[in-house]
Amino acid sequence: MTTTSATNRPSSITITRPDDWHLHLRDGATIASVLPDTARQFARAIVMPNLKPPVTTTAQAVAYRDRILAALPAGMQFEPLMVLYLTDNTPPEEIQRAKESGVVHAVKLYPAGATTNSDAGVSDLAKCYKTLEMMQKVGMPFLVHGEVTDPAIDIFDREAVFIDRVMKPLRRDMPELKVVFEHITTKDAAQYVAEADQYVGATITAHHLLYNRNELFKGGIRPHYYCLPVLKRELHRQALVAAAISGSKKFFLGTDSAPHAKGLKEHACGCAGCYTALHAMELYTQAFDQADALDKLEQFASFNGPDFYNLPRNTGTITLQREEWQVPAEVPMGNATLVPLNGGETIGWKFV
Ligand SMILES: NC(=O)N[C@@H](CC(=O)O)C(=O)O
Ligand SMILES: [Zn+2]
Ligand SMILES: [Zn+2]
Repeated sequence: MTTTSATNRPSSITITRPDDWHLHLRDGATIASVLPDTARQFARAIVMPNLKPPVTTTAQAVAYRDRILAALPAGMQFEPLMVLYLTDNTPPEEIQRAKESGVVHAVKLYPAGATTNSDAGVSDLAKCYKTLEMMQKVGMPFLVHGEVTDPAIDIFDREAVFIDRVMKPLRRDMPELKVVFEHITTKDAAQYVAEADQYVGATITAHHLLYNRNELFKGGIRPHYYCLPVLKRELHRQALVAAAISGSKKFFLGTDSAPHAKGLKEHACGCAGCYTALHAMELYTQAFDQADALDKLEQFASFNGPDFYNLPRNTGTITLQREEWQVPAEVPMGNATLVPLNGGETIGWKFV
């Protein structure tokens, strides 16, 4: 990492090219609208499989990867890392095929009903044990949307309860399965991951580092700040920042950039997900800068992820400058419009 500064507040930062370890690119015309935003900043991304219908087989993952690469503008370099969507019926042989393909890098748990396009997800992890054993055997990471779906559990407690009800039994039964606790949002999850062994890691989004749940209700209800797991109290945000800047190898960057058309966000029953691919590194840099920890950004954004996934670190670099600019209020998405997080607002770092 290099920084340039006139004072002790650096005016720019250069780090090894980062990767995004949790990304939604969707399908069809949307891919071409959102992919350049990610490919400009990141060398690779773990591409989430919650399409309609979901990406449940290696053959579907290979075809989806081809559609992504076909939408990549000429001259841009980007490698999509594919993920299978686990169902109650995913056979262990599918894991072997995925491993042999060389393009599938993980399998994702969506507890049925937990989030966007999770209806085909897992009803009970006990049904998947043969498949999980195969993943453990071949070294295929298991990415988890870590929230219980029990309607009796308060929405703000669903992640913490997931640790006791799902994570602990899973880790007890499958101790050498690599698990990534995706988009953690609580002090409880940060602490659980920090204290776990080397088989457990976690992604953290920029918006969960920057905002607490007050943001959802500032001056009125603000649907563009609604995502799952939902933003939590300030004490949780502070715990996530502490984890990200701690120097621990277990925490890495995953934007969870999740595009939904404007009309479906600004709606009586609005979709969950924040679009941050447009200005992802700017937001992370802002979060680390606010914590006076710019020197920890490169490890979090560019080293910990590839190390966990046993992939090489990237070789190029990117630079961000301390400079104010206005995030566009809207951008096109296929035939629809997309409102980025912070749309119309001024932010203090700019990708060069
Ligand atoms: N994070 C979200 O709020 N939404 C994601 C799904 C997910 O990652 O849970 C989406 O696909 O829209
Ligand atoms: Zn999720
Ligand atoms: Zn996601």
